[in-house]
Amino acid sequence: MSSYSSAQLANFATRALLYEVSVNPKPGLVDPVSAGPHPDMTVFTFIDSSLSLQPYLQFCATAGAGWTAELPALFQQLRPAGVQAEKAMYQATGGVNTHKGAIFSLGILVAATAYQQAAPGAASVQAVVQQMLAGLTEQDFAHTAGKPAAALTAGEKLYLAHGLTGVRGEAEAGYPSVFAHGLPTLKQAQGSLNERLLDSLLAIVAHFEDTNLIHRAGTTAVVADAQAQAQAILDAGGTHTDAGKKLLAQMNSDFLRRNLSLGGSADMLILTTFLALVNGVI
Ligand SMILES: CC(C)(COP(=O)(O)OP(=O)(O)OC[C@H]1O[C@@H](n2cnc3c(N)ncnc32)[C@H](O[C@H]2O[C@H](COP(=O)(O)OP(=O)(O)OP(=O)(O)O)[C@@H](O)[C@H]2O)[C@@H]1O)[C@@H](O)C(=O)NCCC(=O)NCCS
Ligand SMILES: Nc1ncnc2[nH]cnc12
Repeated sequence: MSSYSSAQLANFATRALLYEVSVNPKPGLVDPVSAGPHPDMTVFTFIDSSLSLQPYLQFCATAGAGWTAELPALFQQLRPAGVQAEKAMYQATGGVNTHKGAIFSLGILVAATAYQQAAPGAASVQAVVQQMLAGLTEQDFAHTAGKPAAALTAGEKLYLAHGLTGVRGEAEAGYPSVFAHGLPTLKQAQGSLNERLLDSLLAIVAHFEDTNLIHRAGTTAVVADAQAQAQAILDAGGTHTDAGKKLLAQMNSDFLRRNLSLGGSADMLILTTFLALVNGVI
């Protein structure tokens, strides 16, 4: 991997946010052609949101590049910056949650990449993420049971009801959906860049427990259904084939009719795209 400046890493991260929203047609998500099941957002909301995050992404890259202490303490530096970034996002979007999950996950990955580049002999980026986040899930959920119901987030409710660890569990495990599925699929996918990124998204969906999806559906059974639909498109040859395109159109209609969102999976495509840009895969 080439070594990049903090400004270049922040630039890759912003491009990853903009590439993700541009990919179409995405089931359950906003793209330039359709808002899907998100009537409060358009592609322009995402452009505004993405640009509002530039100072935060630059902060994450700079913090990671200059870090010399224990890795969990790096994550503690990112968190308050993430809270500020959420405020900037809501200001840019008029109060709409476009990138809450991405602020968390992309910030972590940008900082880990910057750290890994700057530290000679450091472990892989995935291992750096795992070291940064060791114990996150247990610590974050430790006080959840004592919180008033009205103050619980969607992720906290799903943890209490079903033991699902959602974005925190995925992060602490070092984003396996990205490293084991999104990125390998992007590397070998065929067709245009748009089709390769679509296949990468579907590979993520096919192996992922998107708690955003479960929250919208109100049942964990929706995960197996989404996974099967995504896998069927890949098995048909991917989105560059006529058969794949036909199945993708059906999945889009189905998700729109059932008001299902794949917001967490979109975030994993953003992470995949960032790594692909850094590593010259796209
Ligand atoms: C740790 C934080 C992420 C806080 O988590 P929190 O408990 O507040 O929220 P969660 O519900 O757990 O998830 C937050 C977002 O993460 C994305 N996501 C969901 N599942 C996964 C998953 N399995 N893996 C990875 N990422 C996941 C998802 O974000 C995306 O979806 C949003 C758009 O969807 P949409 O349905 O339109 O939006 P909703 O707002 O849900 O509204 P409805 O319309 O359905 O009513 C979009 O944001 C995407 O990015 C989840 O939304 C982190 O925020 C954090 O630590 N923040 C710092 C502040 C802090 O420390 N807070 C204290 C928390 S410990
Ligand atoms: N394109 C998209 N549509 C809806 N939620 C998202 N979260 C991240 N990207 C998204």
